[in-house]
Amino acid sequence: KLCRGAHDLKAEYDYVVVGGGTSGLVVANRLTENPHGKSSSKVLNVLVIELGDVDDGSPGTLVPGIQTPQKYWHTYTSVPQKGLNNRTSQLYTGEVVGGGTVINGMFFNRGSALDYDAWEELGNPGWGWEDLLPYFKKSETYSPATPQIQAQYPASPDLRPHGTRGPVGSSYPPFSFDQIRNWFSGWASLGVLVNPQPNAGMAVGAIHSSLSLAQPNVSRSSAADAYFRGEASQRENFDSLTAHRVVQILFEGKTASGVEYAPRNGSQTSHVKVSREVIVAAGAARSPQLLQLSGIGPRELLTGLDIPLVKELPGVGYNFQDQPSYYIALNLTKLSGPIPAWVDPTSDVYHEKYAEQQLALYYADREGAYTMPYQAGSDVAFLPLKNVTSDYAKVIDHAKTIDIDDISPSGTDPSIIRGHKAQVNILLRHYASRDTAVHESTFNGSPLMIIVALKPLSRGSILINSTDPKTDPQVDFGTFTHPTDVDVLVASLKKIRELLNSPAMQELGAIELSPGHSVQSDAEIAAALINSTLSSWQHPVGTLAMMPEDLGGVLDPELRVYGIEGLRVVDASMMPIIPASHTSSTVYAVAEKAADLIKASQSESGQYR
Ligand SMILES: Cc1cc2nc3c(=O)[nH]c(=O)nc-3n(C[C@H](O)[C@H](O)[C@H](O)COP(=O)(O)OP(=O)(O)OC[C@H]3O[C@@H](n4cnc5c(N)ncnc54)[C@H](O)[C@@H]3O)c2cc1C
Repeated sequence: KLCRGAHDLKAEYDYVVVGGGTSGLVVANRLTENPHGKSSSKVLNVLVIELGDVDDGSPGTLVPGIQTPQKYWHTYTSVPQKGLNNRTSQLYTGEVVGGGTVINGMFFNRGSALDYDAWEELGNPGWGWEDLLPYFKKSETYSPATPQIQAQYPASPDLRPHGTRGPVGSSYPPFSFDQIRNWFSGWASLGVLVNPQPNAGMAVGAIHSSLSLAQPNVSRSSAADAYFRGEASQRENFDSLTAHRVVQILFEGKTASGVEYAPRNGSQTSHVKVSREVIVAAGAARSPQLLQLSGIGPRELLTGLDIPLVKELPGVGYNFQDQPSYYIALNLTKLSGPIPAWVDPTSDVYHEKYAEQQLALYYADREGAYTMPYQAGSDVAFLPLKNVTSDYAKVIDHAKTIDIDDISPSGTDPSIIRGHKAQVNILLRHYASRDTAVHESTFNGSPLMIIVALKPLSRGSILINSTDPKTDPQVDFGTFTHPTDVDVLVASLKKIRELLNSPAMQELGAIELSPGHSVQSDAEIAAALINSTLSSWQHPVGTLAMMPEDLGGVLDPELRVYGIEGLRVVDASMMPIIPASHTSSTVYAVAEKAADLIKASQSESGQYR
């Protein structure tokens, strides 16, 4: 049931899930679907505590083309980024039941097989592509594109890599802006694969992607809709407390024994006990914050803040990864038809009549421009480095000359440096492969292209500098601390220039406005990138990495925190290396697998310990 406050809760639960976002709702749902778990008699009770509210079901939470309500967004501002001339950058997260999936861009894709095999290679048996594929399938109900869309765009009807009975809707909008076809033709003319099946382990090429879009309603499919609303939230053994923040995990010795929580804007705390496990799912920014506040983390950081050390784990908050992005402004001089901004009321070119007509079309027939996510789209190119530049060997050779010791902040724990080096070794093999991407670029029909470094070699951190749980942790993306990330984006920008010069893009009269043609040499392009790149593609991961402890890892392959009983982390923090993709479908797959791991650890008697 939906609880209103401390008075509504039981004194003790079998499991307490911290964060009712994407991963937290998956795990809570799966743990409550069979009330007894493996136990023959006792009902297993689960409590989810979520900082945000249940969304209000307003059009912005459902209609893809309407902006999601700002009240569900939280903005972190980073510390000045040395690699960006000391500019700061923003990180956005969803603070609402359903988390990021209530506000995200709805792009719903997976990385390449190699991306997940790298997790296994880093010391995590059971986490390769073949192991995760059943969980990607379990989480989704995939609907192939309509014959009309298949006739115009690459969208394979092959159901084999997909699930057809899972909670999250994955499907294609029935609408696309005509100019997207020029973009596909442009890539094809450059010899880039136009890939109709990017979800079977080879996520490379120009892609028309499915979205987290529920059919037949053609509405956003969030974790709240998929795993919470309806039957699940009514279960006798599933309690949820919203608008409350977990401020600390409580321990008896080295065993998690409960959590302390408070109203979102209040300071009056209460406790709830847990008999089996505390499951942390507060997202890649707040999960490390909570562990640090609770005494798990780097010794110096915690002792400096007078936080009693429960377990020294230097990697807590390190290994932070997101994908830096750069916006190339264009003019499409020969395009007179609609662009996404025509339905965007905040845009200078908002076209009221077109927008009204398209909205009416959406509500009447679930057709038209509002079936496309607000300011996003469903078309991207994922390119291996060999497709981006014939100079790929030079980029890799330069990367090999960079000593991770030299680019790590002074005082970085040696285990974290070892982990970073192990990752770079794997990633440079990926850079030389045609089977996984390093470059993403997007085109949604607007006079804009975004280039993204999908597999950055830089690493950042998320660390508290206050013991007040309401104070945001310090977000340091570490953007461009590894120079290879700049090299990759320089090559990416030059590749986009080739695309813009293709006959198909010239049919649209494509002209680059910024950085513009005065910016030509690699050094000039790098300077432009450093001046305007954003640190985030809103895919924060890695801050509580599943890796061996001597590589700076925090979680074992069962997602248990090293040295602590009864404490797991199941969200995007666990990813050791960011996959070359958007992250939500991977988060769902990880959480589905986590639920199975938790169930498997329940003893027949129902006792965890
Ligand atoms: C603006 C934006 C656009 C994106 N676009 C895409 C996209 O197009 N495609 C894609 O695949 N991915 C996208 N993503 C990323 C994707 O949505 C995330 O990777 C995913 O939702 C993360 O899931 P999570 O479970 O790790 O964290 P979240 O979903 O963020 O869940 C964490 C939850 O914990 C709650 N919480 C935090 N701290 C506490 C606490 N102390 N106590 C209680 N509750 C707490 C939060 O309120 C939140 O609900 C986007 C994300 C954003 C923000």
